Amino acid sequence: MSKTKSAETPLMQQHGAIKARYPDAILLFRVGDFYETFGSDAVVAAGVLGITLTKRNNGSADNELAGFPHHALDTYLHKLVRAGYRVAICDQLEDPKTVKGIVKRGVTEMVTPGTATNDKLLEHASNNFLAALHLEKDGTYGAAFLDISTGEFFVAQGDREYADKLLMGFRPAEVIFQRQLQKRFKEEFGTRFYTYTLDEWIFAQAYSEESLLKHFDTHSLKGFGVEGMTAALVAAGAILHYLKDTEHPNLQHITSLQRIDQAGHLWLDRFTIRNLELLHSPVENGATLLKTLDNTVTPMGARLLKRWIVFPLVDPARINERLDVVEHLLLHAELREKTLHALRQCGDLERLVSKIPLRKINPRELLQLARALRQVAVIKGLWSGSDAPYLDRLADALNPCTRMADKIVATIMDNPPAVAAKGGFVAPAVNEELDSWRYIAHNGKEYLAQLQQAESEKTGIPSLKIGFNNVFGYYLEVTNTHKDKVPPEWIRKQTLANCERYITPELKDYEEKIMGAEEKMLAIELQLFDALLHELHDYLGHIQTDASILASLDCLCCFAQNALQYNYKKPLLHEGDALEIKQGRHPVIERQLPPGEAYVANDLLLDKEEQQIIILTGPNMSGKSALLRQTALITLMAHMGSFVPAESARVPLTDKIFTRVGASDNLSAGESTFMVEMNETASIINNVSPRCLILLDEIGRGTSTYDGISIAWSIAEFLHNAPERPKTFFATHYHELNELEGKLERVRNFHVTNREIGGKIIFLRQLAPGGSTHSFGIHVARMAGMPPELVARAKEVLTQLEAKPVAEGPGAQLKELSGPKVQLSIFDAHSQTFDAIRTLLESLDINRLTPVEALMKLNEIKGLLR
Ligand SMILES: Nc1ncnc2c1ncn2[C@@H]1O[C@H](COP(=O)(O)OP(=O)(O)OP(=O)(O)O)[C@@H](O)[C@H]1O
Repeated sequence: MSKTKSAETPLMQQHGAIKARYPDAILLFRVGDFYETFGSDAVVAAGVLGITLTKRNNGSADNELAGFPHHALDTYLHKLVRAGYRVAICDQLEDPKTVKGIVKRGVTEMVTPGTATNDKLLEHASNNFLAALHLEKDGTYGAAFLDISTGEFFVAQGDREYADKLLMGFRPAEVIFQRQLQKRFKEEFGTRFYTYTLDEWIFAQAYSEESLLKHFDTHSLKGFGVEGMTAALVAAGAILHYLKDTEHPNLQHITSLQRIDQAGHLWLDRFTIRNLELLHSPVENGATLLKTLDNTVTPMGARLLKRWIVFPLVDPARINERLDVVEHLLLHAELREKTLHALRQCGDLERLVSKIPLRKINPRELLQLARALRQVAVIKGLWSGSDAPYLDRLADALNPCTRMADKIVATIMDNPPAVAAKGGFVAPAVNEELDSWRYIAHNGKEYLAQLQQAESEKTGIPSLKIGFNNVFGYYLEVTNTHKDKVPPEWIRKQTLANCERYITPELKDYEEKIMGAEEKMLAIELQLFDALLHELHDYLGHIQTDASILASLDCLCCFAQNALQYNYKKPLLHEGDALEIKQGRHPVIERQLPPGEAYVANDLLLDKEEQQIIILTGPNMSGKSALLRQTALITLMAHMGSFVPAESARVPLTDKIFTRVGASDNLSAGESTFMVEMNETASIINNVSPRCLILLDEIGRGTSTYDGISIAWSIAEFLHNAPERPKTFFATHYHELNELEGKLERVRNFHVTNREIGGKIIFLRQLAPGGSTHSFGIHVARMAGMPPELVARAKEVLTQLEAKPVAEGPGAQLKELSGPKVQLSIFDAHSQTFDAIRTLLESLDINRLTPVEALMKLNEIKGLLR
């Protein structure tokens, strides 16, 4: 806006002063019944919201203007925030009727993607986390995640990779961090998140601690078990600061900090979360583990399930607690059904509680909250004394807050309106004064009806009507035909085309009473509502605990339902090494198969003594990836406390699951495929542990055949020889890797069976010992609808390649299409080339190798092959 201040109207001066305090937000400026935007804000708002952009003269210059009615705020706010804008809502802080001159205005709330509390901005089955990251000098990342709509506040700290994993798991809607870290953040975590930066001083340890102590009103944070988590607490403090900055003063529902312990959860890095398609599918609306397992009946259960999936447990006692409850619920159908019935009526108790301090709860929701508490009482009754100890404990911790629930039910009438501001929601017989005003209001209106009839009879004006308008209140309306019958004492107020309007002293008297009654009734109702909310503040902690127990129970019931519906079995978690799955299935694929097609179940054994590494070969499309992933998913589900898709499963306690998929399976935009593949694999090599499970799917295929085989070979060798002996399942098209079985003690070859009938391949999908020698890629090409002449030519080339050694092949470029015979000659143990490659690989310290150095080494290996 390019005007001088003196020439601006007072309204625009006020706008300018407020806007200056929120320069990076769209300022919604309340003027009467509208929210207006001005200048550049108006240009953005008009573009995003599709509302009309106009220009008006504000004293000295034209100013863009775009506005919308105040009651449409929710809708438009949602659009602006979704479009990635920060929005400051500036309201009138005084009643314009009582003020002469300009009304006082101020920002009452700032809405950013991570601080949204509005129902329209929230997805009921997803948390909406605001994250803060803090980097200590020693490289430790502190992270805090707050969902202001539920009050959940988590803290964690660890290295960069852990921070990355947390970000992947929580998927925050907004991440805040120090301004100076902007470049580094982008390099380390990419551009996936909506970010906002803050001044450095906000991340000072003393300041954060002070904010936290003040917020929780304690002398120390010991009670939260977060001692020593300096970096994480700095991040948590930054969140509190940010909330203050964005005008969120009412945070009494944030009652505790929860620590996320790296050691307390099975580690899934972000590649694994992505590769296993746990929460998201690369295809729009594609199936995920979450969608497959989510049979929850409350929004809080759905949100918790997501966390259980990305943060599986490692403590066998806690896992077994969950498994035992699932078993108990499975065995006791009536208990399960009754619990589910009660849960269904609880709604989103967790978000309802948070609306209390935020003053966003309405009478209908308050009644819903009380009804949910009644269900808490039902559930408590159902499980108290249960012979499943965990259920009994949960029941004991439930608090139905009976007195409070009774009070709400007694105060709020049945089917109350959804808005408090207009009143009409307090039940009869709650407040005597309210009842007496209601009587007057009700009977006053009736009186007006009687008056209308009496006056009509008295004057002989049959069409006489009593009406009301905001200018002069109640009036008697007489059509022009009967004008001459109007008594002289009536006072004329308005003349319209075909009628006239009059008032009388009697009418005015009643009007005052009625109007007064309505105002008084509203004041009393709002005051009663306020008192209820105030009283509820003492119950916030209890109700939040209830909500979190209900969420857990919802997830456990969901596991029991899944077990019943999809035939999942209780896994046996054990401290040994062997992973032994009998008739395992892929939980997601088995539900996607067309009707009539059954999923082929398979047995699998991985251990440390005999079968540490399985090299899995088989035709394209035969089910290799499915087998790999089902092994990971069964292990993961067991650690969540869920039953698993198998006839039986002995699952060793596992601390990390790594899955890596060869780059060409995983072409996401903008990533250099082979480099990504190598980066991802390097992070496994550097993090193997004795209890980890590694699944490699066609690693090495992002580069040329020889490079790929060399890399795959050396990775398998490295993992075999690692002292941790990580259990590894390696699917590959490189049949050459089958030679490893003869060279390394604990490597076993398996293949997925198929049968060729009449030139066609039938997938039997059975896992069987031994390697396979064909990829049947050409069969798949035919199945995919490639022209017959192309398929025939491919067969021809393949036959040629299989018949000739590389040096005599049909052209240098066809080396990349090498067939089995060719490759065997390279990896013949007596081959000099092989020896040279081997010596080179053995001299490498993979732990120290950077990706670029790895590429240079690959080039060197390639040179040896020429
Ligand atoms: N055990 C099974 N039972 C029934 N159908 C299966 C089974 N395993 C896989 N499938 C089906 O076959 C398809 C291909 O499986 P998958 O992707 O695992 O094959 P692949 O061997 O890894 O193939 P490629 O080598 O081409 O990547 C799956 O999408 C699924 O529909």
